[in-house]
Amino acid sequence: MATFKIVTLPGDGIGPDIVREAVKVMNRVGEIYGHTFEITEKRMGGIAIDMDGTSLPQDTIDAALASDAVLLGAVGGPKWDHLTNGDRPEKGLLGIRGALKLYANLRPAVLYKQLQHTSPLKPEIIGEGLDILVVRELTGGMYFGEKANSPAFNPEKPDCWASDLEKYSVFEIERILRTGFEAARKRQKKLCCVHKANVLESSRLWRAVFERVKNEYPDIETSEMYVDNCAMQLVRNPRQFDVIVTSNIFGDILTDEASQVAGSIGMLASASLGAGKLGLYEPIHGSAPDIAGKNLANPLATILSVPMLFRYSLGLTKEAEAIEAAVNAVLDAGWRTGDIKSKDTPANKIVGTKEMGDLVVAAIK
Ligand SMILES: NC(=O)C1=CN([C@@H]2O[C@H](COP(=O)(O)OP(=O)(O)OC[C@H]3O[C@@H](n4cnc5c(N)ncnc54)[C@H](O)[C@@H]3O)[C@@H](O)[C@H]2O)C=CC1
Ligand SMILES: CC(C)CC(=O)C(=O)O
Ligand SMILES: [Mg+2]
Repeated sequence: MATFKIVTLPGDGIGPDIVREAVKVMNRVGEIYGHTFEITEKRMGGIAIDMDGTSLPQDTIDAALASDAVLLGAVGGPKWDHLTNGDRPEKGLLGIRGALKLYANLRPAVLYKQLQHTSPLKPEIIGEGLDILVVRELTGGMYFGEKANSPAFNPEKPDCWASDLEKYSVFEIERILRTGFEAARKRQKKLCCVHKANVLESSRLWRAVFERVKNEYPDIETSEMYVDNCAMQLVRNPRQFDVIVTSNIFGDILTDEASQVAGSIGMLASASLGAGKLGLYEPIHGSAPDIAGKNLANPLATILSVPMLFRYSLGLTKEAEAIEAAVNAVLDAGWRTGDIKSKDTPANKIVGTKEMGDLVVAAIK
């Protein structure tokens, strides 16, 4: 029995709807297992631009730093897309990752056995299922590198230019590689380092550090791959991968691809971790403006981020397992949101965001 301080950042688009369902799940676990989750909601992203004049209010950073863990929905949307060069909802997200020093983004891409039909891949490629962990570096590379524009930003002019610097230090690379190796040790002991060392200086540094660090992990079977080949291999033979470790931008792109291979982007949770226990937990998807406010979003990626939060930040293993078992039970019973339905799903088994959350809450033991 314990009390934990959780900060939620619902954000924009479907964010508030999916976070609401995850909070319901968390509170139900609290009731059953006797924990108190003191939940404080804060603003970040587009809503914070509108209400506070900045995508990341100091108050939000302070609350997150004082918490045990942060649960995020998603940020961004067409309303703020015209903003260039200044603040944007996504800047708030990058800002909180940086402010909390969360350098390691763990993104498991798991194809649930109940959802094999939702993968666009043939059954013979999927085999017994998929379970890949992408370890993405989160606070370096071009998302954080120096940005520059020609003095007059004018897309009509051919000599107008813009740049984002892809810069990595040995320290940053080594740190995330070690996270990848340690994760592989707890899994199938296979690690693939993904880069673009045939073209990029920064990737050549990644490869050189990888060549050195891998000698310290003789128990891990290692490989390396160019990112373009990896994108192809993920659909050709995804079962070859156990842990993929890669840079910020490559990991961002490859995990959206992996999510579809694993059925739906609405199923993939993630944990963003730093040196301590404080972490930020979020679905890998965005704010899905096309389905926002329609009760259509799949809340399971956010709900499945809660077991990661329980394990990594709170040390609540059996409570994490209880949520995962509840999600499995709901899927076993045939309940589906629109993104994970198949042609055989009966109409009365297709549910909305809220109903899916209620079903998981009811299945927690
Ligand atoms: N972590 C974050 O807050 C992220 C924010 N974004 C932002 O989100 C906004 C929309 O970006 P998009 O590129 O459209 O990516 P997105 O991930 O929001 O949506 C891509 C597609 O997946 C679907 N989708 C996403 N989540 C779903 C869910 N839970 N259930 C069912 N379907 C789901 C959407 O309906 C859409 O068709 C942009 O402003 C973008 O910058 C994008 C990625 C991550
Ligand atoms: C800053 C975010 C919008 C980047 C992203 O797409 C992600 O972290 O998945
Ligand atoms: Mg992304």
